[in-house]
Amino acid sequence: MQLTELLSQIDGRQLSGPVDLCPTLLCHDSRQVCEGALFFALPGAQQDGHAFVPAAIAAGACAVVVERPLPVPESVALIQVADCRRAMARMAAAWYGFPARQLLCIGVTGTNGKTTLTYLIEALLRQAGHRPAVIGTISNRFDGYSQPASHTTPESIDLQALLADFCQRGATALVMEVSSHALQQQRVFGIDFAIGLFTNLTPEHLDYHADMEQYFAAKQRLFCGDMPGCRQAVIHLGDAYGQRLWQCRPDALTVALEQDAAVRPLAVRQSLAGIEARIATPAGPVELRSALVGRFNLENLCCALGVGCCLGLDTEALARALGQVAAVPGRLERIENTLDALVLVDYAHTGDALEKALQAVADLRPRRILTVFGCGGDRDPRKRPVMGAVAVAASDLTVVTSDNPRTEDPLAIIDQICAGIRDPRVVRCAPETVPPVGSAYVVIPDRAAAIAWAVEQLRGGDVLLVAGKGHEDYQIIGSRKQHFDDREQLRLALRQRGALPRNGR
Ligand SMILES: CC(=O)N[C@H]1[C@@H](OP(=O)(O)OP(=O)(O)OC[C@H]2O[C@@H](n3ccc(=O)[nH]c3=O)[C@H](O)[C@@H]2O)O[C@H](CO)[C@@H](O)[C@@H]1O[C@H](C)C(=O)N[C@@H](C)C(=O)N[C@H](CCC(=O)O)C(=O)O
Ligand SMILES: Nc1ncnc2c1ncn2[C@@H]1O[C@H](COP(=O)(O)OP(=O)(O)OP(=O)(O)O)[C@@H](O)[C@H]1O
Ligand SMILES: N[C@H](CCC[C@H](N)C(=O)O)C(=O)O
Repeated sequence: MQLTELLSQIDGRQLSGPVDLCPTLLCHDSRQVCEGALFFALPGAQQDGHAFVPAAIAAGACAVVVERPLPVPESVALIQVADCRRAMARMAAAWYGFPARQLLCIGVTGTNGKTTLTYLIEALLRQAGHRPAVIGTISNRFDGYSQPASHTTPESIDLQALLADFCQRGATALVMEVSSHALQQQRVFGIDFAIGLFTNLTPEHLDYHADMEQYFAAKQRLFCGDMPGCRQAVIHLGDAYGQRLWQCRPDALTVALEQDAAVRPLAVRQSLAGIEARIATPAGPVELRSALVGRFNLENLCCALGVGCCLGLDTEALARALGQVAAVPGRLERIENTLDALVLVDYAHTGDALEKALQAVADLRPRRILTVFGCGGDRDPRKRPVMGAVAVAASDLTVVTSDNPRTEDPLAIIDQICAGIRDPRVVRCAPETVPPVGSAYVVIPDRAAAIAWAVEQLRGGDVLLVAGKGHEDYQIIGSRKQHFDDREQLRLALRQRGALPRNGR
């Protein structure tokens, strides 16, 4: 594609260099530049891409897009734009032939529930006769083809490449998780979302966003921004930010569990077997049976119904599609055992998610609740004490361990978690001296050892919740990423206890 054609997509100006160029690649990382690449100098959080322009040129870049002019050789095209990330998103879309225009695009945003909702909406899109592709935290996939995701929402160049690939394979629709980082960094700029869904907003990523207002402002861009935003909005009114969002999108289809809304439950029965509910929708009341458990999943199902109504599905089709989603990997995923205990792996890694997951567990009225969890390093430290307090408030026995410590000291993260445990009725114990009754917590920094120890404590009627890593099949310690899977560790520990069923892997 000609450089001039790419430039016609953006409000920028070429300051110097040749115009009759055909770049070979779009790229924002000097380490990936090859001969003839067009390099975007992104002002990052850690580093400034402008500093890598000389390296990009040395590696063969034929053109550079910058926010601030800088000296480059005459043979290199120098393009100045107001916002490099936005220009990159526009040019990437053009480069790949605007693949999003061939797809019915649905974007899901909010702190929790996005992944679960992409699974539910995928089923709805199928029911509506589409061939849906999915982009999100667990994987990017279409029609049996799947690749593990490195981001919840890919960087714009990767995103557009992925969409072009999906289109080529025959996708007709897309449901994608849209993270606040993506909205802030313009990764989805230019994508015309037919439907945008807002689930909820609770404290998270405050290492990246200055405060909750900034976090909300990023999320809001999907609904009332200049991106161009979504045509139809579905908003969960059950939290204060949903209410605020509704003010800027009064045309939205509303969802709520406990207040008046277009989608709301009329009657609900919850058990270990799942959720049975009669739910009011604009299409009429839906009789829903889902194997998903927990009140937060009732919320997710209602949000999905809102999207299904926007797709024009009738009540039977809505119930049939949502009833097909029996599980989402790493979200309250059950690990079979012969102890008559419920063993669950869950991706709760925020205070709100952990509280909701533990509430779902408590609603099952178990004998005791045992919780194993830690917090990720190089991520919002403010959630650590909150998760500590939430875990012990709802558990009989809590094991504080490591998540992905990344470059932080695992013991320092654990100390910050424990600082939140202030309830004098909750005692800290050594693993060998846990009292038989009352609420207690122990610290076992090694996650495999923590899981094994918790499995040792399990008795019939207990629930064990291993939270924080869900579907993840790795642990990042320092800068090393090694294989680690909570589900495998649980099965290993259960086998060692002789409590893995015969067909258990
Ligand atoms: C916090 C965050 O979102 N960081 C993203 C951001 O990095 P940054 O602004 O820090 O970039 P930087 O390191 O300062 O570098 C600036 C520029 O210099 C370039 N560079 C850098 C070094 C070099 O030698 N040469 C070079 O050209 C970089 O490629 C970049 O373009 O821009 C980079 C390029 O687009 C992203 O890869 C990077 O994602 C990092 C890896 C990340 O971990 N992001 C996570 C937190 C994230 O995005 N999470 C969200 C939300 C998940 C959720 O909802 O739970 C997600 O969507 O995944
Ligand atoms: N609607 C909800 N409200 C609160 N918590 C939820 C909700 N749905 C799921 N959760 C909890 O949050 C965890 C993550 O859920 P899910 O992966 O669906 O959300 P997500 O928004 O994709 O998260 P992430 O941004 O980290 O990928 C679940 O394991 C569950 O504990
Ligand atoms: N997308 C989230 C996932 C966190 C999961 C948790 N296991 C951790 O590593 O902190 C993040 O990158 O902040």
